[in-house]
Amino acid sequence: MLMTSVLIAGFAGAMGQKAVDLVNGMADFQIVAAFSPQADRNDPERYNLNDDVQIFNDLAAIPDQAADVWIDFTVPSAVYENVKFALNHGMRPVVGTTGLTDEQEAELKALAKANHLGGLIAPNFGMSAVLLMKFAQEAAKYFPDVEVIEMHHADKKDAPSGTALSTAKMMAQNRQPHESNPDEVETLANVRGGDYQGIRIHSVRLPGYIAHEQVLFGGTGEALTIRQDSFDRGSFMSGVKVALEKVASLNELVVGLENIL
Ligand SMILES: NC(=O)C1=CN([C@@H]2O[C@H](COP(=O)(O)OP(=O)(O)OC[C@H]3O[C@@H](n4cnc5c(N)ncnc54)[C@H](OP(=O)(O)O)[C@@H]3O)[C@@H](O)[C@H]2O)C=CC1
Ligand SMILES: O=C(O)C1=N[C@H](C(=O)O)C[C@H](O)C1
Repeated sequence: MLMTSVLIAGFAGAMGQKAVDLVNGMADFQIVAAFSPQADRNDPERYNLNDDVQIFNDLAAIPDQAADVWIDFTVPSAVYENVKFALNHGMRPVVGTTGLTDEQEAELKALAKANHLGGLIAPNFGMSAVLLMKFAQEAAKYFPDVEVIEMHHADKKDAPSGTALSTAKMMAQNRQPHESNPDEVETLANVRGGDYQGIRIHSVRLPGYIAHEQVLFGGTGEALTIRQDSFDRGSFMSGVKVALEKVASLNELVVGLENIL
């Protein structure tokens, strides 16, 4: 059986370390390279990496086709350049990092097409979140009054979460345009949250939390609440495993785990 080689960008981070453990446990996949700007290049053991894994601190130092697959769990400010680099250097991206704009996603899709490489960008690799997004998309057909509350650990760099934004985008596809209360006044700035096409998003950041989302629909005399909880980052790894197993057969850059399941 031919081994699929993997580079993990952001390997020293919380998700990167989970990805290292996952790939180390997959018989047909091998980590050959790893990238994190501040990681100690002389201490692979500290990061559960084998001695022969090449550790990089600079994007520009990574050679052409360093691996078959580029896993990315880095930071919103770096993900676009990382994925562009991967696609320009013959690597198929599997991206969990959030923060790509619609325009950046479109550019990366075009680049993947031009370079004949498939890949996946998934704002959430957890099954509960993928199902929540699908259920919410369906419910939005019948309940146009909806708000999203996402709750995350205090170290999260971006707000709203990629999952909340993706949930809102999916609901907006099915939701009738809907006017909110024109008389509403905020007496405390931003207290009604962010506004994605009329869908309010509220971001909570607290220690003790990992990743959680509630979608609240209201109707005449009734309400529907859909909630998902990731209590452990291990919850994202079944989705990453599916992506690794399928990425070689993808002939485009797909957005959303639900589109390859
Ligand atoms: N799709 C999904 O299912 C999930 C997505 N995420 C997303 O994954 C991303 C990472 O999350 P998490 O692991 O918690 O974050 P961490 O802060 O724990 O890790 C971030 C990693 O990125 C590295 N990094 C920092 N700056 C750069 C840069 N300029 N270029 C490349 N790498 C860089 C850091 O390296 P160093 O320490 O060396 O600076 C670190 O290894 C976030 O966007 C988060 O939202 C998180 C969970 C699930
Ligand atoms: O930063 C996190 O932790 C998470 N990020 C992703 C997001 O922004 O949606 C996925 C999950 O919510 C965990």
